[in-house]
Amino acid sequence: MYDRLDILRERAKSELDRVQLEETTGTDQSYTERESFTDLFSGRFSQLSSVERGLCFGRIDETAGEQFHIGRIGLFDDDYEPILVDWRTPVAQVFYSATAAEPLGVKRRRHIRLRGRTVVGVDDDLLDLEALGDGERSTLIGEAALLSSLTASRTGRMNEIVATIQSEQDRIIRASLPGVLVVQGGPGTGKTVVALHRAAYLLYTHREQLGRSGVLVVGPNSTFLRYIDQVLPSLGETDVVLATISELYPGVSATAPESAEAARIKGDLAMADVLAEAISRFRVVPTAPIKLKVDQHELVLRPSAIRKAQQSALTAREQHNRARPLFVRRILKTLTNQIVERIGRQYVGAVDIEDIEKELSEDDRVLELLDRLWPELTPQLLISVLFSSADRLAAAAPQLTDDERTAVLRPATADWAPSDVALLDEAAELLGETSGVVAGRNRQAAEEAAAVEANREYAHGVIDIGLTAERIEIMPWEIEQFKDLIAQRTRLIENPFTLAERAASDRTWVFGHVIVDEAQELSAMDWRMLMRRCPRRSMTLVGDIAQTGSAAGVRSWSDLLDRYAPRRWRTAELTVNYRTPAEIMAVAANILTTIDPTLTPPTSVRRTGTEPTICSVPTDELTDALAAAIKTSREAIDDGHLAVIVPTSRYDQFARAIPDIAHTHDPSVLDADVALLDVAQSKGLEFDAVIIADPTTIVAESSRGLSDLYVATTRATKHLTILGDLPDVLFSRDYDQSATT
Ligand SMILES: Nc1ncnc2c1ncn2[C@@H]1O[C@H](COP(=O)(O)OP(=O)(O)OP(=O)(O)O)[C@@H](O)[C@H]1O
Repeated sequence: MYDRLDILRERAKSELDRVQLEETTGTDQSYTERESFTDLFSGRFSQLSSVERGLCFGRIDETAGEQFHIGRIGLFDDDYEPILVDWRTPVAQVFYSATAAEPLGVKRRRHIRLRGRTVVGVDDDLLDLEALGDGERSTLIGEAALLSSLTASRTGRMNEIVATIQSEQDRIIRASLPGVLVVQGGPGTGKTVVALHRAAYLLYTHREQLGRSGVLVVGPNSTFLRYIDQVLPSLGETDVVLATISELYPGVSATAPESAEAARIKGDLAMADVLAEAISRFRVVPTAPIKLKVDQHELVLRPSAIRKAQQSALTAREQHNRARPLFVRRILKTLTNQIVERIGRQYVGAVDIEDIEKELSEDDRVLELLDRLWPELTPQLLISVLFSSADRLAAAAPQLTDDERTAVLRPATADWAPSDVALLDEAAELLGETSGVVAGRNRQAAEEAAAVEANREYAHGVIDIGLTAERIEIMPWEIEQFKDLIAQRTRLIENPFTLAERAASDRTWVFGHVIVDEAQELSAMDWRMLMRRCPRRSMTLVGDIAQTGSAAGVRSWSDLLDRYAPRRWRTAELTVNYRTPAEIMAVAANILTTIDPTLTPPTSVRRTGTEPTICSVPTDELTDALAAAIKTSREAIDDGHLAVIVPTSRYDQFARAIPDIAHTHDPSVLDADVALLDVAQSKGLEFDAVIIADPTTIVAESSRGLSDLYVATTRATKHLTILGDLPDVLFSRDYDQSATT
């Protein structure tokens, strides 16, 4: 297989060299052509290079006698016989789903472990042994391979798991594309990693459909996105937009902190009505007639005429900005009529009427009046005016209490907070584009259409030259893939931006599939926005209600989905915890029972033999105790990664107290061996060792404080230490107390 990989790489490399050295005819076109082939071959070369590590990881021996190998890509020999089968193909599925109880025609499943290009181990699951006992039948798939990957040191980046996907996970990865799939599972059950493999699987299986519309993956914060950002590229997928909710309104970076109370209020669905009401209050009907002098004419606009013009504009178009030109035209007509009457209708022809109307439409006093009666609004202007004006807010949101309104009021110049994003998006929907944006877009569309026309001819030439004139050596079985690459490149020529870039910069982009991680954290307004990005409702939502930290977050999947995807959603559950060892999970399970006695913690897949250290430390000794714990933990995990998780409200204090560990809210914090994180930042991440400082404040500082402590407790793969004033939940436990100091 590696020989074959070398040959293919060599071919791609020599094609690349040839294209780069080739004389061009000197025209712009020939340079662009050379560039496109360079991209093509370097893309193929880097794809072939990216699968070097662990190229093949499995073998299936069928009862019927066939045998095939499973790997990260598909490979064929010169006679088109398969040498290696891609893990995403239907044929490969049995590798993940066959069990002793249900062998699916598989006699033996072999896990192959490589170091470099050398096989260093094989584990066989014999699946047709009648003699296996019931207990043995439910063994994990590839136990040795799985355990060796679970106990390896963490790197600050998540790894792909193609070699050891478990059957309950595989069912989710390969679930069908339509509808909403909710994956509920406790901490460490692989929700994130499964969701990412599902993205790779869907893009491979539905390339036609998803290649054009793209996949959006929404994560809880930028540190988390950094943690997962290499999984999809390592699976060969790049056309995926990774974003946090804060980044979903193009041009706005919404990272300003805000109170949990403000986020809760602004995340409530009632905000949609508040915004609609606020917008309607910008359309003014005066109580008295307005007098206006244009040239020598005294004109009068009566409230009834203004109200009528408003109503008729709004019946035709609902969006505020899009309806405005109709209102403007009605008012101009009313004023024009008055002038015509004054002059005497018999003296005025159709052309004169048009001239009068045009003059009126350019008159400063008329323009100023129209702006007063019906101003054009941008989403940014609306939101900043609404939340900085107590009067406007009181008028638009009478259902809020005085305290609630005070909680969301802020200066007009305040930076955007994450909960503003869904409000901006809602406002954009209600307002429609302003006339300036529409004109700009029309201009741009005309320019693009001309450029596309010019390039189309060229692109056809490139394909013809490449494929029919045999300028490239290409195997018949490579043709489809090659066409894809050409097509991709052609699209690039027509539009210099990648699909991911275009999708990320377009608020109205409709994605083929949307994956939401830590889905329990999103507010009702966030969901409203996300559903607009995916009208087909092809979505995968992964989350754990017990880990909900946000007061605006989800409390029940059915409440959410019966509204947006009635009868089109289903749930799947993950029950095995691959991250947290049993000893640590016992502490977490106690917290979970306190949150809700009906919830069941996931079962840990392994024990480490090391009990967590839970130590009551007086406040004035905490810094010293932390320094000592950092030293002990680091010794225990060799070169692994350690996180110190602290209450959000005391983050800066701890950063000053232990300055020599990395402390920043920037994703680069993951590069450090020892990182200081607050609870929200630690969501979804994992470390070899975790030290939690001041758990009592973590519990007390938010209405979902116990869930936050549960999240923090379940981040470690090997070592957990908890120091500080201990809340009751850490005392009243039924786990082994012998290791507790
Ligand atoms: N089949 C598997 N093979 C190897 N490793 C696995 C497998 N499933 C999960 N893991 C590992 O278990 C760890 C936890 O997975 P992941 O972060 O996806 O869990 P999660 O359910 O999203 O957790 P949380 O809700 O706590 O954030 C990761 O290191 C992941 O790589």
